[in-house]
Amino acid sequence: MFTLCIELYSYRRQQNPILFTKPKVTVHVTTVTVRLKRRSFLPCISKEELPPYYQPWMDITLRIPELVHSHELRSHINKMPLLSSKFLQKHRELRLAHLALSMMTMGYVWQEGENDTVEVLPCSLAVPCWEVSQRLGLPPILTHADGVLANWRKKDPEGNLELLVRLPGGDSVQGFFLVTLLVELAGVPAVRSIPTVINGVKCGDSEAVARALEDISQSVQDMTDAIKLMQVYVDPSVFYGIMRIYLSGWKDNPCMPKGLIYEGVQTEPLEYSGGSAAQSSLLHCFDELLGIKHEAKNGDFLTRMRSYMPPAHKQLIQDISLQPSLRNFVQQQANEQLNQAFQVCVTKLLAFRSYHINVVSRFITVPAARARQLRNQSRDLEEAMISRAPSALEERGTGGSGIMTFLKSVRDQTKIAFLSETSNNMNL
Ligand code: HEM
Repeated sequence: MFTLCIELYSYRRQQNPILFTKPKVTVHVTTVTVRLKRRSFLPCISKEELPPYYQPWMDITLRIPELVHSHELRSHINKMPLLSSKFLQKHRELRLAHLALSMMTMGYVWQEGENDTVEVLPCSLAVPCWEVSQRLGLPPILTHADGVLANWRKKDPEGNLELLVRLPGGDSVQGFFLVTLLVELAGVPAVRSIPTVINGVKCGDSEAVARALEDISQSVQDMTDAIKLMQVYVDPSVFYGIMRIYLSGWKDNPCMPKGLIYEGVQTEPLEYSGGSAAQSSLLHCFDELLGIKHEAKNGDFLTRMRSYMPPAHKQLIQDISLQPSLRNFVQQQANEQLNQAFQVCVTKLLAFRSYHINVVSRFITVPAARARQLRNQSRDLEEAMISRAPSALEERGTGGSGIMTFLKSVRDQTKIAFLSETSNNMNL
C-alpha cells in the first residue's frame, strides 16, 4: 500500500473564501481554506515561536525592506551578535530561523544591486544560516520552502493571510509570495489523490484510478486559476525592477561569478541557485506520476532543484518515481473512461505550463525588453525602476535557467505524455 510519507493538511472547499485583501479591493476566489495538521507541506509559523534569545535576528529580519532602502542592512548585520543555533529545537523554530536567516542573506548580498555585491557573508549570519540549513537539509539560501511555504500566517479569523517576512517591493512582494502560496494550496487535493492512483494501479482498479485522475485534473485547473491572480496583485515593473534581484542566487549568475564565502564555515566560495517555484514539489510529483520525462539539460536543472526542497518532499517525489508506470497501466487497460481521465490530466498540466509561460512573459520578458530600450533615457518613475533592473538576469531565471528555451521545452515534453491514439482527437 502506497501512503504519503509526509502528513499533508486537510482542507475544505468553500464557495467564496476571502483569501487576502488588497487596498480597496477584496478578492473572492473559489479555492481553498486550510485547517493545518502539525507537520505539513505548509508549516503554519508565527513570529512568536523563536525563543527570545534570537530577538536580534528578528529585529533585523522584520525591518529588511526599510533597512535596504536606507542602505543600512549590511551595517546592522555586521554588528549582529554571533548566536548559537543550539536553542532551536522544534521543526517550526528551525523553519522560521531558516526563513529569517536566508531573507537577511538575500538583503545583505543584494542591498546595493548587481554592481556592488559582496564576496563574503559575515560569520554572525553565515554560521547560524549554515548550521540551521544542515539540520533541515536545506541549502543556506532563500528557497521556495522559505519564502512561500513557511512565510505566512492567518491575519484574522476570516482566513485572510499575510507574510511573516518581506523583501523590498511593498504590496507586490506580499502578492507574489501569497499568490504562489495559493497555487500550492490549490495543488493539495492533487497530491492527496496520488496514493489513490498508485494503489489503484497496483490493484488493477481502473475506476478508482480514473476518479483520482479526475480529482487531480480539477486541482491542476484550480492551480491555473490561482496563478491568474498574479496579475491582480503583482506589478510587473516592481517585480522586475525591484523584487527579482532579491530572489537571485550566486550560481550561474554573472554578477557573482565566484559565488559567496560563508565566513566561519568554509574559506572557499560556495555557489547556490536563487529561490524559484521550480523548487515546488507539485509539478515534480505530477511529472513523475504521469511519466513526463524532460530533456537531459532541463532534467538536470529540475533534478538539481530538488535539492532545494525539504528532504521529505524530495523523498515523496522519489517514492512516486519508483512506482509501477501509470501510463503503461492506462494503455494496457484500454478503458475509455480511464484513457479520457489520463488525457485530461495531461491537458490540464499542459495548460498550467502554458499559462505560466504567459506569466513569465508578462513579468520578465516584456519588462526586460522595456529595460533594454530605456536604460539610458529613463523618464518617469516606473521607467526608472525598470531600467535599474539587473541586466545580468534578463535572460536567466532566479533559479539560473535560460528562461524561455527551458520553459518551452518543459512544456513540450509534457505534450509527449499524451497517449498517441487520442492526442489527434484533442487537437493539440
Ligand atoms: C511572477 C510570477 C512568476 C515568474 C516570473 C516565474 C518565473 C519562472 C522562471 C524564470 C522559471 C525558470 C526556472 C528558474 O530559473 O527560476 C520558472 C520555473 C518554474 N515555475 Fe515559475 N514563475 C512565477 C510564478 C510561478 C508560480 C506561482 C508557480 C507555481 C507553483 C511557478 C512554478 C514554476 C515551476 C514548476 C517551474 C519549473 C518549470 C516547470 O516545471 O514547468 N511559477 N518560473
